[in-house]
Amino acid sequence: MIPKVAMIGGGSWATAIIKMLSDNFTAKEIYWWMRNQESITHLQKYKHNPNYLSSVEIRIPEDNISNNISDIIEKAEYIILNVPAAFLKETLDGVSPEQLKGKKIISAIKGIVPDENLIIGEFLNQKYNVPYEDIVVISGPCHAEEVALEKLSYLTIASTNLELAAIFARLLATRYIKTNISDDIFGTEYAAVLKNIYAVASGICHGVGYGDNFQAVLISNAIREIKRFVDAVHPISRDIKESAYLGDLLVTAYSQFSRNRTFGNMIGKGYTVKSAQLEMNMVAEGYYAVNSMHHVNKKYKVDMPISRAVYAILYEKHSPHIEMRLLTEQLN
Ligand SMILES: NC(=O)C1=CN([C@@H]2O[C@H](COP(=O)(O)OP(=O)(O)OC[C@H]3O[C@@H](n4cnc5c(N)ncnc54)[C@H](OP(=O)(O)O)[C@@H]3O)[C@@H](O)[C@H]2O)C=CC1
Ligand SMILES: O=C(CO)COP(=O)(O)O
Repeated sequence: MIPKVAMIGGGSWATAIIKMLSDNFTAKEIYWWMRNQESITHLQKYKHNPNYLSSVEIRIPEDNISNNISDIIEKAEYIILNVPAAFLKETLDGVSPEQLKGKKIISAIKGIVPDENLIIGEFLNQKYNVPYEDIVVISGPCHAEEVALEKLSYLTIASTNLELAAIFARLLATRYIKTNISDDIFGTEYAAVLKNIYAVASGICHGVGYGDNFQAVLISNAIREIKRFVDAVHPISRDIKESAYLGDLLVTAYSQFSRNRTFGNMIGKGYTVKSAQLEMNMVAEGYYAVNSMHHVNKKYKVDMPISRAVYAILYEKHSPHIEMRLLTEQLN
């Protein structure tokens, strides 16, 4: 039977994954939900997403693109969630647990649901009764912009159900996308949430004037923070130097394409949160994640000085200059 895959979300990463699915040789039907009718009309007419990765040619039938989420979900067995975590609840507002029953749900989101303070797997399990064996997470160091350019990239597909992870990994692999699988769904998700916070920190440091030398120290400390946290939340044997953890942190902290680093850089240069957000057409997950992690970590009490500094700057309006100077005393 031909697999039927639905994409929920219309941003850069959704567009990049649509391209991967289309370039992958396995025959499949692809459906696409996005909220904006103007974008849909443009896509149907011109075969390009007008606002994100607009160079990518979209080769799916126009009738398969819609802003009716229930229709799109009904048509597919694999549902990829790909809106920023902050908007997941409102995106799924009209969708009932019944509608997701029996479907395989794939999260391409690297974020945590605000207010609930749940990573996506937990959110789907607790609020939509999706069993963990039907949940998959897409992670790994990969920017949508480089997918558009067909630059070689590696993805990690994580699930407690390794058979399902392998099936989905095969649907995404292309000439320029290599996939591997992992059963560390919790560690993979939390590491992806945290790396966004450290990318914001990296941008702030750059914005206030620190150089590459200090950034290297910052990121060395950041990976230790990630390890301390994921080991506390889900203590299994894992190598934090694998691409899904360290690789993802490095690409987001150093790349010109990083949304979170760009956002942090503006904060370091003195922009307010609002003005930095308005300046960007894209969403920096780290802004929301640091608030949620501040609450989640009240339970685990892991020592996380970098995350604490970013929280103080973004949510307690502390000066980036002073907060970063204080942080320099705590790193090694
Ligand atoms: N970009 C990348 O390279 C990667 C991204 N990811 C993850 O993918 C997820 C999606 O991010 P990405 O594709 O980059 O997003 P983008 O920053 O490219 O686009 C923003 C998306 O958010 C939507 N959006 C903005 N405001 C709202 C709102 N108020 N309500 C509902 N939707 C809104 C936009 O919809 P609209 O256009 O209609 O405004 C658009 O689809 C994130 O979790 C991100 O961490 C993971 C790996 C790589
Ligand atoms: O997760 C990503 C790359 O792996 C995208 O996030 P950034 O754009 O902030 O780097």
